[in-house]
Amino acid sequence: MGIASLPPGLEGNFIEVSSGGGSSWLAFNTKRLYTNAFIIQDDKILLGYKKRGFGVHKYNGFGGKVEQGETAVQAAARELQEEAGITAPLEHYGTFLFVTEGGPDWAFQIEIFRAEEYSGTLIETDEMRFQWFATPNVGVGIPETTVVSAAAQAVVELLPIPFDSMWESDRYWIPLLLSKRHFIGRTDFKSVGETFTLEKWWFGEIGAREW
Ligand SMILES: CNc1ncnc2c1ncn2[C@@H]1O[C@H](COP(=O)(O)OP(=O)(O)OP(=O)(O)O)[C@@H](O)[C@H]1O
Repeated sequence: MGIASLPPGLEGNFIEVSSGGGSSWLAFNTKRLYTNAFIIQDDKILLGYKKRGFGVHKYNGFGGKVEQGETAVQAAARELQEEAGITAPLEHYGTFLFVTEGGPDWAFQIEIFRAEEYSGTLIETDEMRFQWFATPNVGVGIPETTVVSAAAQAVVELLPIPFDSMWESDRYWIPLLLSKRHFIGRTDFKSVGETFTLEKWWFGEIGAREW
């Protein structure tokens, strides 16, 4: 797989990680910028359950539209503060395009950020209810009889990332984000009413030469 296989709208030198679905990509006119931010610590990831608006009832990172005069990282920081009450040293890890058949004629361009630390106290907001989930390596090799600290015990009891209650394409790029691999991608959905179904996707990571 080379550069020639990149979906329309993506540019650069990337190595394919995952792809699938139908044979043709949807057309779109323009792109609108959105952000999505995750706090990822040793063995856990912070998600929010969306209580209203676009993506309602799904778990996701914290984010929203990039407003006029804002950079993506500024918007990501503002949305994290508005939706979860915290600040964090966000680092950019990925970008993907999201196009919907039966939806808008523009593509969402979603800029993905992560941080390991945060400041402030997490709050539930009108838009998001925060919840920590265990990243896949958590709990492995801890026998039931082992005595662990209260903090470690709390981690062991976290639920795994709820991919079945997230955007269907999250399962292809969240692992890249967890392992700190810089990525791009594209994900085309079909929407019927409120229901979105994944039709075609492509995700790739930045080759070692570009680091
Ligand atoms: C496959 N598709 C997708 N996969 C993963 N995440 C997706 C997504 N499509 C949208 N998202 C995120 O969903 C939020 C919507 O934001 P949204 O609430 O509409 O924005 P914002 O808070 O500015 O709006 P309002 O002020 O409420 O109008 C925002 O984080 C955006 O990145």
